[in-house]
Amino acid sequence: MTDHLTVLIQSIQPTNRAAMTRARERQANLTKPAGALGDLEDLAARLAGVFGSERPHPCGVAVLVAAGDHGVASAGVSAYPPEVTPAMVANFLADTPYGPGGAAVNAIARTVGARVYVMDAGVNADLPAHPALVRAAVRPGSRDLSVEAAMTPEETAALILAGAALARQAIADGADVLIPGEMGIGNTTPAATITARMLGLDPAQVTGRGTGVDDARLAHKVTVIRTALARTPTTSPMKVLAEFGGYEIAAMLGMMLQGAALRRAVILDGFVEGSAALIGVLLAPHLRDYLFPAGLCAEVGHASQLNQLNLKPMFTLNLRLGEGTGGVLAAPMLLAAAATLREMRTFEEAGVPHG
Ligand SMILES: Cc1cc2ncn([C@H]3O[C@H](COP(=O)(O)O)[C@@H](O)[C@H]3O)c2cc1C
Ligand SMILES: O=C(O)c1cccnc1
Repeated sequence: MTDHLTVLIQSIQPTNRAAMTRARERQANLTKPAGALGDLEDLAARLAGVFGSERPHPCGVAVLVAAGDHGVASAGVSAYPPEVTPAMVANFLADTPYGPGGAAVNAIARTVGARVYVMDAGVNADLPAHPALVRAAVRPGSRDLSVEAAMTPEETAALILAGAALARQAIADGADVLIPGEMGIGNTTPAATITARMLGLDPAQVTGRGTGVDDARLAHKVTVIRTALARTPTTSPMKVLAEFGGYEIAAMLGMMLQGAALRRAVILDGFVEGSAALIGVLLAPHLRDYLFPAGLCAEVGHASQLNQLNLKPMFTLNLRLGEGTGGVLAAPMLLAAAATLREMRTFEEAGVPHG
């Protein structure tokens, strides 16, 4: 591992337990029946720990979409062709009558005032110059993970650090809530491969339909993943990421690590983000306490990831898109959880009688 990466990992501190305890005490005195805000109360207490205050005030929301291509996409594991990846990057950046970007993540981000950052983490195309495109590619797409390691250790570290750098940029621009997002045709295959290896599960248990592959393609996808896993028995998190991952997955890991290191909340979108998080918590166990899963997504295997992370999703909308879309939808819920803890009056302040 590079020195920079080691320093980043080591800089992730536990969340503030004393602030969480104060948050719980405060919650008990707020003008509502005990526990009536349900899961929002747990979210609020966790945010108190992240931001080190029983009245947390997270403000800016940023979604950081990393795009990368995958050698394995040519093995027929997706319902869509790899050319979609660069075309979608152009879509994320396009001028539209509503503002920048014509993808789902752009439309949803506009409704919640989230800023969208777009990174070329390794797309197989000459992307046209655009002032809002962050260029971090070291190779135009990963190698086919069923044949050889998807990335070299050096490439993996470079992309983790590039993701970390973009997270620092977003935080410098005012973001307190970071949402790693991804675009990369074929990337539910590396995500399922990582998940199978990290959880010790059979690929059939964690391999979903991604963009919507049919039964025959799903069976083929599982076979491709089995072939990949049979190449090496490694369970070392950095090796698993390099062998079976992809450039945008490494970049999202870097965003998560940097967000946690700078004590920001990180919303976990879907299955591909979940695979990066599984690697992350092994590198830095405290990372887990900075992660907030959005919805339980439709991709089979997502529930197993969240189980392993011991984290509860905020909703179930059966999303199976990626791009950070579910994460952006979850952001107002997280901000609302913090607002209740911060802005509600106590029974005493409000003069409301309580039992
Ligand atoms: C038009 C389009 C937009 C997308 N936005 C996200 N994805 C999602 O689908 C891909 C993963 O599924 P698979 O592993 O089956 O290829 C990723 O690009 C993911 O971000 C998209 C896919 C398509 C086709
Ligand atoms: O959950 C995800 O991240 C996901 C699911 C399907 C397609 N792309 C991404």
